Amino acid sequence: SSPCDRPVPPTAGLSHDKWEIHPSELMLLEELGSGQFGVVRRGKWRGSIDTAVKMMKGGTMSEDDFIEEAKVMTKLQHQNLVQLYGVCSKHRPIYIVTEYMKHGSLLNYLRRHETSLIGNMGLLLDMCIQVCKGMSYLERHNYIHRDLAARNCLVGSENVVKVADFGLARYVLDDQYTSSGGTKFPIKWAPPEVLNYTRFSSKSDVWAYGVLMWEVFTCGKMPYGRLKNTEVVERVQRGIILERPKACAKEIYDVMKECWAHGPEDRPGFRILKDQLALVAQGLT
Ligand SMILES: CN1CCN(C(=O)c2ccc(Nc3nc(-c4cccc(NC(=O)c5ccc(C(C)(C)C)cc5)c4)cn4ccnc34)cc2)CC1
Repeated sequence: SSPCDRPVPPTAGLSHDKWEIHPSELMLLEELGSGQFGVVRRGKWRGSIDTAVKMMKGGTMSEDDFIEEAKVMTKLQHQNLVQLYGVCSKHRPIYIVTEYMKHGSLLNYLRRHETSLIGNMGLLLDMCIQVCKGMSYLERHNYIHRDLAARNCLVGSENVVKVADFGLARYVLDDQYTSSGGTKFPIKWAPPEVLNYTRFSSKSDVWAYGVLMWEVFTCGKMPYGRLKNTEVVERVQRGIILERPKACAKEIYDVMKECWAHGPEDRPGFRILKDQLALVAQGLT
């Protein structure tokens, strides 16, 4: 029978997966970086949209689970979250396509601009507040990051800072990265309940956020210096916390210390943190 006399199914047109990006719509440009997970390149989507394209090396992630989750992630939209545009999942390696952030990771940005940043407490605090806003949005949507750190935030034009790779840690297959005993586990950003029971929550993200604030106010120093992971675990479990950075006012350090309360229930949520930091920022002007 000719198509015109076949009834049109009500789902016609809805079946195309809008989170699926066709590779023909992508023009791959220079490499931005690489790691054991694969390569990241800048790209142009539909001719004009600047993107970052993660080409995930096989065996890095549980891809089918991630592709399922991508449908949820594309719905998370906030000016301080790196927007997931979609995935190319019909070929291998899969591509993860996000908005492009032209100044790269916050960690490298802090290290590269230390001299101009170190005296500018207002700008450093503003960077922390932007990350807090992105995290407050995730908290409101009951979305846990699991690997919040300055290396996983990105800087765009006009000192915009956005949180990236939220939730991605759940799909990494390398158990050196996923288990708290592994060599690649982010021990220095983990609270006691994660070190002891891998109990992740928005309150474990708050602990990591306190460490990210410390990274910002030290312009990208490594937390706990050259201490081995085992020594950091021992200190954190005994309640020893990071010292106040020289460039950090006491009232800002007071907020960091709240993020490092031993019990997750004693830590403030990101909504509270946002209000507290806004008050501190007012006090600075
Ligand atoms: C003047 N400077 C010159 C040098 N410079 C750059 O080269 C530069 C410029 C822009 C960059 N932007 C981005 N860079 C990246 C990027 C670059 C290198 C590596 C990565 N790494 C990843 O995405 C990544 C890392 C780990 C993982 C696991 C699986 C372990 C959880 C997953 C993914 C991301 C992602 N982006 C997403 C949006 N924008 C960017 C990155 C670098 C910065 C500006």
